[in-house]
Amino acid sequence: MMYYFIVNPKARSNRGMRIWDVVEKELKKEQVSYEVYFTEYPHHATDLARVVTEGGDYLTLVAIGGDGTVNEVLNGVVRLEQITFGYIPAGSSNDFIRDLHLPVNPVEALHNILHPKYYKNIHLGQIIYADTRRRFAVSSGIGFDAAICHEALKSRLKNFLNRIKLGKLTYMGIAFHQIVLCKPELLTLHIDGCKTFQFPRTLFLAAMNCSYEGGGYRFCPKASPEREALDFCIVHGLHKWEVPIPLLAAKKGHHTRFKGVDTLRCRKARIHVDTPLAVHIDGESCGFQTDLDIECSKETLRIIAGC
Ligand SMILES: Nc1ncnc2c1ncn2[C@@H]1O[C@H](COP(=O)(O)OP(=O)(O)OP(=O)(O)O)[C@@H](O)[C@H]1O
Repeated sequence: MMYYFIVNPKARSNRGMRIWDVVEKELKKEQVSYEVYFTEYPHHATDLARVVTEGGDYLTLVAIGGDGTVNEVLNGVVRLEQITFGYIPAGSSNDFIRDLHLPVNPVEALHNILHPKYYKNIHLGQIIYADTRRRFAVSSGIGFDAAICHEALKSRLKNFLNRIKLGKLTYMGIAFHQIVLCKPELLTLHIDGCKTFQFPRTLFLAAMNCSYEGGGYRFCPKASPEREALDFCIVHGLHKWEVPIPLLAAKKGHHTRFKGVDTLRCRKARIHVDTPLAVHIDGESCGFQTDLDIECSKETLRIIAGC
């Protein structure tokens, strides 16, 4: 059996390549047939996944990188049903692995792929904005959480914290900076074509396929990628000084008890804000938008899960 690997050598401030070296040694030891492709620039993983899958053959495709690499690979896959997806985490936050119980250790993660015991069929999210349609595996968001992702993508703090093995603190550090900068907006949410809600002074809306984002913040504790629905968390109407309290509580998923935090579940949603706000999918930037459609895909992805 042939395995196809797409590796982001730059993930977690260049640790991706070191993780590949470890993985490659094991592949050789186990005499596995494989092809490997390395990303050379942002979004290259999407082009590589398209090239690997455009023949239409059924194959096992493995991503090595962070949540952003998972996102870029899945956006290049021509038909989701033609692949079995394996993932070896090499990012700074790795939120995708949490609900799927995947090993963090690269050798264990590889053995889990080569000798799979459990598979899951998961749904992906989709976002549509300005004539662009993109899949997401973990979450999408508009407002404050997306502004944090935008800043993290160019952050020197992230590189520094990754070097001293404290990369998970990146998002927390940047969050405090973004609380100062953020400008809450009235957000209109229309769900499943039937209900409309208005949230004054919205800090952010997160649309979650998995329960964690931002390096372990459990914004939608009941979200599951196996369900054909997305969970939403909307934080609104708070003074800036009140914001850190529910944010810190979100580490354990306890923030939903606080005033100004609403959650709901739906299959599709239309979102509008008057002023363009930062948007992200799986931590990758989708620029600044006023109108978004977000939905849960009907198609499923077969993924090699952990136990
Ligand atoms: N060769 C490359 N050079 C520069 N950037 C790259 C390259 N390959 C991929 N990228 C970019 O690296 C970024 C980060 O990748 P990824 O999300 O996988 O790792 P991470 O940020 O360390 O992890 P996490 O998302 O879990 O915090 C993505 O925006 C991707 O487009």
